[in-house]
Amino acid sequence: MSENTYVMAIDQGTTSSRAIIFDHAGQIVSTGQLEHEQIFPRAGWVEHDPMEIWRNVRQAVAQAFAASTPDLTSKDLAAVGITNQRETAVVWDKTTGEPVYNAIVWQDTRTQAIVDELAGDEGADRYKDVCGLPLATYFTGPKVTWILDNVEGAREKAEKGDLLMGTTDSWVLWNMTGGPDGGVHVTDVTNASRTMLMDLRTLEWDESICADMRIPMSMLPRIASSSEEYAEGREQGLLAGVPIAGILGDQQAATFGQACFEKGMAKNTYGTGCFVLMNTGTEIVKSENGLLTTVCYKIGDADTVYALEGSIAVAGSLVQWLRDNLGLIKSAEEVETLAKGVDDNGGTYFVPAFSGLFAPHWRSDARGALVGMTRFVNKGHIARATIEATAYQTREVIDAMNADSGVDLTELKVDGGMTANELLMQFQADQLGVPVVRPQIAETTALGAAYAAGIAVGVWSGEQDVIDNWAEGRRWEPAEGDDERERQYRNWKKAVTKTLDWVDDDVLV
Ligand SMILES: Nc1ncnc2c1ncn2[C@@H]1O[C@H](COP(=O)(O)OP(=O)(O)O)[C@@H](O)[C@H]1O
Ligand SMILES: O=P(O)(O)OC[C@H](O)CO
Repeated sequence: MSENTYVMAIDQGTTSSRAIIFDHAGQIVSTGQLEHEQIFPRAGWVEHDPMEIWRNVRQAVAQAFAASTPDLTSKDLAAVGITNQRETAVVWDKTTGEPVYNAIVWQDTRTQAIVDELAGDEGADRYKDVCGLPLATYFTGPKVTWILDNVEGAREKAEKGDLLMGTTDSWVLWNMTGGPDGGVHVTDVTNASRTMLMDLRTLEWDESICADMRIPMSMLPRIASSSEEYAEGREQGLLAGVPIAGILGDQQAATFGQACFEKGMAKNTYGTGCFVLMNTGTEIVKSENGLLTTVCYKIGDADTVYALEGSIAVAGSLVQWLRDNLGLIKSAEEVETLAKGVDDNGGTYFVPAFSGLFAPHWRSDARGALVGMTRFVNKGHIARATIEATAYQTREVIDAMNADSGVDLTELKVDGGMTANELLMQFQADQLGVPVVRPQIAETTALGAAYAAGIAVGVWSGEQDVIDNWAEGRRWEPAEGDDERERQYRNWKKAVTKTLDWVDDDVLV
């Protein structure tokens, strides 16, 4: 057991990288944060520069130490945990430490042709029994195939054993532990479960899927649990000698930080997208309703806990779109003020299928639609339809979860930037017919990773400490009558049907 009780979490997210130091009570001591560039080389392509990410992580760690009171250094940390945007693929040369291409981000749709070819006559669910996921552009494996097929010389180097691949947890860990100079190449079970390459039962890479995707096994990291000492920070770094002892994909980390430890407990994180995860215990529940089966967490040698997941690609990013592309609002918060200027949605429904629809539809041929328009409709109604879209999409995946698990949700724990929107939170409770509950510490993603690391080194004794530290901040009770919410939801479902089948040979993107 470490004498220190401070734990740092590094949260390598889609828009920024952060470092947060937590104390023993799970309270934030200090934070460092840097955004990185979103690179859009073509319609549908989204990339990040892995070197920028690594620079930003180091800078964020320095900022967190500099901002801490008392003045903390690596000597005061018991452990570091890593949490990360999931699925995003990095391929790098282990001899030089240089990425061979930019990171291909989870939202990127360039692998559609690879995915279609893999699906062939067997269909998109070809690997679902093994890895829990349908073939879709969202996941890591085909992104690596694309890099090996399209970057000159990459396949030869990979076959020679010079290239490594990983999600951003592995990229950050490898660099934190020395890079070309002895870097440790590891990922955890939750991140591995998003690649399409891992067998959910054995928690090992599946050789035949790797062969189908033409990914040499020598590129893959070792799969470890979510909470154990993987390595120590490299000698010359700011975290020299500190045990790196927790890794969880960001949505799983939020589930852990929200103390969803019992079967049937669920959380929804409202950020760029929305991700609902329901703990299904040690059972692997196969979805019949368009959800993903994924690893929720594995603490050391304890049994693996699984989850059902409903991934929604566009939520807060629709608010950003109103701000940046339409100029309807100046800040994300303004969407609420605008929406509160009208009584209801005026009959409009906005289905933000900007990159197709993720769960529970998995329709890459869908595109966005704003339906029900009349001359009565004004900006307020569009703002309202924007906010409501997130609540309806969440209801769709929660309905699917109830059907798959047989568990009726009794409340939904929430976190993420969009939970600042009171109108959305109230409307969500109304639509679900159950209370929506936000914790006092909204940084549940980073907190979950800190807990995983701290548990491995004995700062916290286990799940009970996480439960004890969790405190309710705000609760929204469902108010609306059943008839109204059902009528709205029926209209939403009708609106969804209008977006399907849009992309065909005539409409290319
Ligand atoms: N008051 C608000 N109302 C609606 N959306 C909001 C509000 N505040 C932030 N957002 C949205 O939340 C997202 C940011 O949340 P965050 O949890 O930081 O996301 P991520 O971790 O995905 O980067 C942005 O897409 C933003 O548009
Ligand atoms: O980095 P975030 O918070 O946008 O989360 C991204 C998810 O992990 C994608 O699956």
